[in-house]
Amino acid sequence: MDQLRHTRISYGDNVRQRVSVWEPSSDIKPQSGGAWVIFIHGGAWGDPSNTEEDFIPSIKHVVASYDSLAHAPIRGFAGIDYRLSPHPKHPQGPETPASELRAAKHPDHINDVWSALQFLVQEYDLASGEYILVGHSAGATLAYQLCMGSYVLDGQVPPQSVPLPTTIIGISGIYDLGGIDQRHDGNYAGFITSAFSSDRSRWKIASPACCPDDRISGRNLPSHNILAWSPQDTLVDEPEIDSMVAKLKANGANLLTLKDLTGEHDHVWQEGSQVCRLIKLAIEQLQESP
Ligand SMILES: N[C@@H](CC(=O)c1ccccc1NC=O)C(=O)O
Repeated sequence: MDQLRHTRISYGDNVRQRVSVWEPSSDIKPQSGGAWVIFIHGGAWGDPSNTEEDFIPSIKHVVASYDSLAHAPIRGFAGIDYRLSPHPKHPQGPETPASELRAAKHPDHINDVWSALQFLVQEYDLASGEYILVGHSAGATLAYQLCMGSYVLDGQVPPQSVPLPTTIIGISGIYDLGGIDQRHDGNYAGFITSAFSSDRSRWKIASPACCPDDRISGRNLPSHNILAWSPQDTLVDEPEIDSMVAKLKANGANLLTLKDLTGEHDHVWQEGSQVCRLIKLAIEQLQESP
């Protein structure tokens, strides 16, 4: 990490409305035209122990895979944090200042992701080049919700200055809220309700795999999509990735599906080497066909 300079910046009043940016330090002259690599963490929209720093183990592996960042087609890394919904195991008392409240309800989370990207466009020139968006679990849901535009923002229009990513890497993602809850005997309804209300028609609208085809058609999708999942994941099951594969295929997306990750749900980002492999794959794809 000594080749990187870390800056943490707020894009809103809540403590969770922040992004971390890791840029090559000033003595490194990165190649021009490199991509930003941006991460959205998971945690079921409410686990306060997940933050944008969940990206750090993966960043370390990516940096270590190059002799020097000067030779890497990477402009920098960023991690997006966003307002969280209430979590039963982490109650907050009435004395909690508004800036620390975890009281977000959909579409607050996805609105925050748009705001964070807008901030990166303004301050880091994100729109001038390519960017790879990596989402883990609920972070993968959020990544694909970007492709759904106003449909998933209760009709609000997303900021037009923000381009969609060139590549989305969805890791162990949740793509069909009703489906995953049903297959887990209703045990996921607690966190889904906390984030999306008890109105199941809102769950469906928020689910990328259930998105009407005219909302997620080819032109609203990234040029490259990589969906990955580990058969040892005990929290997110195989039908989840299958539902998104089907949705993307039906809409003519350029898609690579990898079901060969290993280890538990959170092991994948905690350890980082597999996320690194996916990022390097995405970079290779961009070099072959931007
Ligand atoms: N760590 C979370 C659980 C969690 O993150 C999760 C649980 C089931 C399925 C997906 C999950 N995370 C997705 O972002 C918690 O303790 O509430």
